[in-house]
Amino acid sequence: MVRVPLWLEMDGRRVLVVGGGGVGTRRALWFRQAGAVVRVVGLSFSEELQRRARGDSGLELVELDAGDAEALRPHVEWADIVVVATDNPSVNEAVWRLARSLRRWVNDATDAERTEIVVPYTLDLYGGGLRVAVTTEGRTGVAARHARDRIRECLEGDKGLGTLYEAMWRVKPVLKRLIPRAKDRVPIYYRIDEDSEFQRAVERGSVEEALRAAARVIAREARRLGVETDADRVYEMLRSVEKPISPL
Ligand SMILES: C[C@@]1(CC(=O)O)c2cc3[nH]c(cc4nc(cc5[nH]c(cc(n2)[C@H]1CCC(=O)O)[C@@](C)(CC(=O)O)[C@@H]5CCC(=O)O)C(CC(=O)O)=C4CCC(=O)O)c(CCC(=O)O)c3CC(=O)O
Ligand SMILES: NC(=O)C1=CN([C@@H]2O[C@H](COP(=O)(O)OP(=O)(O)OC[C@H]3O[C@@H](n4cnc5c(N)ncnc54)[C@H](O)[C@@H]3O)[C@@H](O)[C@H]2O)C=CC1
Repeated sequence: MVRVPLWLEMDGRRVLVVGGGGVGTRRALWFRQAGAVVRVVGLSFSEELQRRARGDSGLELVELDAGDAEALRPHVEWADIVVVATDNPSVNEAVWRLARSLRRWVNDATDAERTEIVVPYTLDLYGGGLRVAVTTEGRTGVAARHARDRIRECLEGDKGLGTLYEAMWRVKPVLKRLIPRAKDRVPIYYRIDEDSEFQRAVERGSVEEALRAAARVIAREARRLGVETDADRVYEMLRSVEKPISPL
């Protein structure tokens, strides 16, 4: 089996978490902080879940025996994603079967073989502007965690990458505004990336000079395509772009 890596927008989606212990709590909060509406069913709930649910209408706790398929069914039907996380293997298997039979996506935190959705080890750089996810798909989380930490050390010390990121997130909306056709636009990203003055500025860690160099390339390419502009104007456009994301 080969799983496809994806990033999902969870805003307004519904997640049912079956099991309110340590693992169920982690998953519930993970999906909730990404914007999903979360319902947890369990025989009991962690202190943390109870505390968080009190002040949050998007996090609901329902006391219920998940071994009772009839009682569980409407909750599974309500959900887009079902998380399996009780400490009872036969209940976990029954929930997995029910969710699959109703064609819900399943994140089975208790069985790496049968889970459809894998929750990876993650790290965020630049306030969440660049994100990394690492997984062994359950073969050994310990190695995945070490890999994540090594990647973090490597990327956090890379001043050039930070500069490249700072310059290039501004380039994209400006190019989209200036050059209407994607076919014309796309090669320009590579012209900038390959421009020797741009590269030198990135190596030096100077966002200012990287933007100046990018503006020169964009103005040249835009004029070639019949768009009237100059490097100073493009530079001002680059400077005035709003940050595209706010961190989770
Ligand atoms: C398939 C997957 C589930 C999925 O995708 O839903 C899965 C499966 C299983 N993990 C188990 C054990 C532990 N997992 C952790 C921790 C984390 N595990 C997470 C993800 C995943 N775990 C997915 C694959 C990830 C990958 O492989 O790359 C993280 C990232 C996210 C999260 O869980 O929130 C979180 C990191 C928190 C952080 O540090 O940031 C700890 C440590 C702890 O709890 O503190 C332990 C106990 C100690 C140990 O085993 O190391 C067992 C039982 C093993 C057994 O019975 O022996 C299974 C089931 C099985 O193996 O079948
Ligand atoms: N993916 C991961 O990262 C990890 C997965 N695990 C797996 O997750 C399982 C759960 O671990 P924890 O949360 O630490 O256990 P826990 O003991 O803290 O919580 C178990 C939860 O399941 C609920 N539950 C039990 N029987 C139920 C039933 N019939 N109906 C409804 N709810 C029921 C309990 O009420 C409790 O809320 C472990 O047994 C293990 O298989 C364990 C560690 C990490």
